[in-house]
Amino acid sequence: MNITAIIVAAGRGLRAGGGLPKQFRPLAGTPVLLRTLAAFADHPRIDALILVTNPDDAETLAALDLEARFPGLRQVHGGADRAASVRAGLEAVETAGVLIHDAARPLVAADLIDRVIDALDSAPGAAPALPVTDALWTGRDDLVSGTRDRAGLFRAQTPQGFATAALRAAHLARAAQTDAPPAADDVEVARAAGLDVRIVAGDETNLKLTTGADFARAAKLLGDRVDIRTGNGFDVHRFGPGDGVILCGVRVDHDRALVGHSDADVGMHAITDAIYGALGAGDIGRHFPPSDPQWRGMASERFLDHAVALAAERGFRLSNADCTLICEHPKIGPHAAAMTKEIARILRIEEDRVSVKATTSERLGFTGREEGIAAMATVTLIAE
Ligand SMILES: Nc1ccn([C@@H]2O[C@H](COP(=O)(O)OP(=O)(O)OP(=O)(O)O)[C@@H](O)[C@H]2O)c(=O)n1
Ligand SMILES: C[C@](O)(CO)[C@H](O)COP(=O)(O)O
Repeated sequence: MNITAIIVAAGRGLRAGGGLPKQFRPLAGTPVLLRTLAAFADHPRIDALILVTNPDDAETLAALDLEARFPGLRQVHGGADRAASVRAGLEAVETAGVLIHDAARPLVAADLIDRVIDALDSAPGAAPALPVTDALWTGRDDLVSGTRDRAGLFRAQTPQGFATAALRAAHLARAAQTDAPPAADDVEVARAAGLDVRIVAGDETNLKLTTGADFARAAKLLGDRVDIRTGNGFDVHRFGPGDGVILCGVRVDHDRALVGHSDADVGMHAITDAIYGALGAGDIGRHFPPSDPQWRGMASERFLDHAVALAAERGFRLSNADCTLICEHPKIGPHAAAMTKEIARILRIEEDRVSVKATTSERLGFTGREEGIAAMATVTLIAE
């Protein structure tokens, strides 16, 4: 069955506050609505995507450039309450199956969407929910006035999936009942029309952003889920007069030295730049300008140490580092273990998370002519 996802985003988000309707507010740097749309646009079983919007949000929506980000996305204007917005979305659906999802649930996972679609094979409606696990009370004037049995109670989530024609008919029937109270969701509308709705496992991370505090909870969940970053670094230093080089913190005897403003440790510079790269924090020259005399002859450990501290300050830990030195001489093999140990010490990670290796360039290019040494590095950072 082909499936259209309708994302309802016409609400005002009054309980969340914050000026802008909540679906446009940033969550970990990205507007909520973009996250929600991406979850469905990227899902292989969603054939069409419809966004229900509020005419008052035209300017904010234009700034998001949705046409370019989500080719094929259709937009319709919603109504005064959620059910009216869903009805407007349903009018534009051309597929046999439809999922209705709150724009305010940006952390919906692909496997939850799968569960809802799978359940539509055996029922005209399907929706995710979580069993209530807390005790339930009634209360009045700050006093508990009674208790309720929680057996058989669920907390409803979206996306809620249906056979399109059946849900459309159910919504039209409900709208025709002028005395009916507003429906909380599409399951209520469908059930009122006699449709069976199968419950599938919901997900605690699929929370609805309702109050301001929900944004902090969602940001934390998002960080736990996705913030893994890689960065790469590349550096070159030329040879000059001298009797040894410093590579990845280890002095190696040689018939020349590397020339640089600092100690010219090309390997350590590449690793340092890889960390800055993963953080989106520029490069070594931005933090330690070569024009500044205080860094003359400085041990490069100082730079790497700064990058590691910056990563920690921004909530990241280093997972691993991989550095390749490119030179004909000196030979790196005999020193690789000592270099690995030194880098692991400065990065404060286990040695088996660090790799220092070397290659020649087959006597080609500036490294092949032994005019200098090049180094490249990759690091991975993980949000804590
Ligand atoms: N007239 C409406 C009202 C709500 N929604 C959407 O329905 C979803 C769930 O509703 P809710 O969390 O209640 O959002 P708001 O109505 O925006 O919030 P509030 O009640 O705090 O104003 C949201 O994605 C919201 O944008 C909608 O499309 N049209
Ligand atoms: C549809 C819904 O998300 C199901 O949990 C919810 O009912 C809509 O939000 P509201 O806070 O009840 O308006």
